[in-house]
Amino acid sequence: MPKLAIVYHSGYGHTAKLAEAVAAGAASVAGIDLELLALDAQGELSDEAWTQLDGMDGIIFGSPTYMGGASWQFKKFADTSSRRWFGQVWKDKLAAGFTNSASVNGDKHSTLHYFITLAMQHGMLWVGSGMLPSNSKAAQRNDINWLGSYAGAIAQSPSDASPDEGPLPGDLATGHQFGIRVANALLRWHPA
Ligand SMILES: Cc1cc2nc3c(=O)[nH]c(=O)nc-3n(C[C@H](O)[C@H](O)[C@H](O)COP(=O)(O)O)c2cc1C
Repeated sequence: MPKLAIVYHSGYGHTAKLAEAVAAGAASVAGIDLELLALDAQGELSDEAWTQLDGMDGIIFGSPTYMGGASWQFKKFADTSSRRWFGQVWKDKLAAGFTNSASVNGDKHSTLHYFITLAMQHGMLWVGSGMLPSNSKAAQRNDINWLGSYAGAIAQSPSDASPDEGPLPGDLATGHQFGIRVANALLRWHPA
């Protein structure tokens, strides 16, 4: 059964909600073995989790957008992954990513773009959202992909929202769809 991991950081619990939505979407696809791996407050993963990552067929990266990029904890994880880069241990795994921040824009794309660069350095294969944006006059804030991202899944948590209130429901639904998208891509890449 193809193995998919979501590895993410969340400082205050909002990005964790998005990670859970992506995980629920991926887990709803039959034939996927899914692991949800959270970086701790120091950007650390257990040795066991690192070994699990090495055995994955796909890895989805997730981080809040802080100051226009991934959190330092995620960057620490990425820098530590250089030990895998030397031997191209993650080569040909599928890769994808998501981020969440307070502003509608908030420079989230910079975070996704960093994930893409990280994946390319590892020789991974990037899967985008595969979703058209909801951007007509009739569009509603909680439509799927109202934020209009192709590079990955993005979400907005208003700055005064608790993790129970943000990310907004449509963005969580978008994350769920995104999980389905990546899981199906993995099944095509690794037919059962
Ligand atoms: C240090 C820091 C930097 C931030 N920078 C941005 C930013 O560049 N753009 C933005 O829209 N929101 C920014 N925010 C808001 C967070 O992205 C937002 O609160 C997010 O929901 C936090 O996710 P988390 O609870 O998973 O940590 C920043 C928050 C912090 C604490």
